[in-house]
Amino acid sequence: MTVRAALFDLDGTLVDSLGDITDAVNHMLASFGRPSLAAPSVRQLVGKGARDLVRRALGTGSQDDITRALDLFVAYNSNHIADKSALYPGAWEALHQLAESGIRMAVISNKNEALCRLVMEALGIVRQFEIICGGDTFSEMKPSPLPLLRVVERLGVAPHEAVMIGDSINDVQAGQRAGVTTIGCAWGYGGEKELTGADHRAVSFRGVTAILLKGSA
Ligand SMILES: O=C(O)COP(=O)(O)O
Repeated sequence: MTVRAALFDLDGTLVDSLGDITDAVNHMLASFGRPSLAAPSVRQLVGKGARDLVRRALGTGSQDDITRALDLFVAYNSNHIADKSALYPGAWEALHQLAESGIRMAVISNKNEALCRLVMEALGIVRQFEIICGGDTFSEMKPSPLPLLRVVERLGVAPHEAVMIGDSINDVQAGQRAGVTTIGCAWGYGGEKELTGADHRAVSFRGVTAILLKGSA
């Protein structure tokens, strides 16, 4: 089939944001008098949006605590959105190559939409995407298929003409449920086990473009 749209996950796929996310989590934990977490531990908590992240980082806490933790996390992360974050190697080139090939592009993240836009602006990739949506853009987030279905509808593309590129089980499951082909990215936060259900597996952005441009995804 011909690929008409590439739907990209953000954290762990296009952007290595773990350093800044870890700092924001530790700022929040310090405000609660809790010990800080190392990046590999925070990495396990990333995937289902900021509220889930701070709830799991706190471990215990009331709904009010979680709301306060979320506010602290988002405020800190907004002010330090790309102190340490960077595009993964080859991402920039791949986005340009895909745009030149006429493939429509969207970001579908579980990160807050405002934070997505901030980090993408800081890293100079906002303009590459027709649609940018986050975990709070629609009523449901990945692994629900809803964000993917809404995005392909807005792009005027059928689900089977789109490919979801992501590093976690949330991306793979959302793609499967939406009838969208999936590419699992081995360099991200999800780990091999989360990607076993993906239709394709890529170890670099070169691999991603090869699959997309071959037209046989
Ligand atoms: O921030 C998160 O929880 C996950 O974000 P992602 O969907 O871009 O990987």
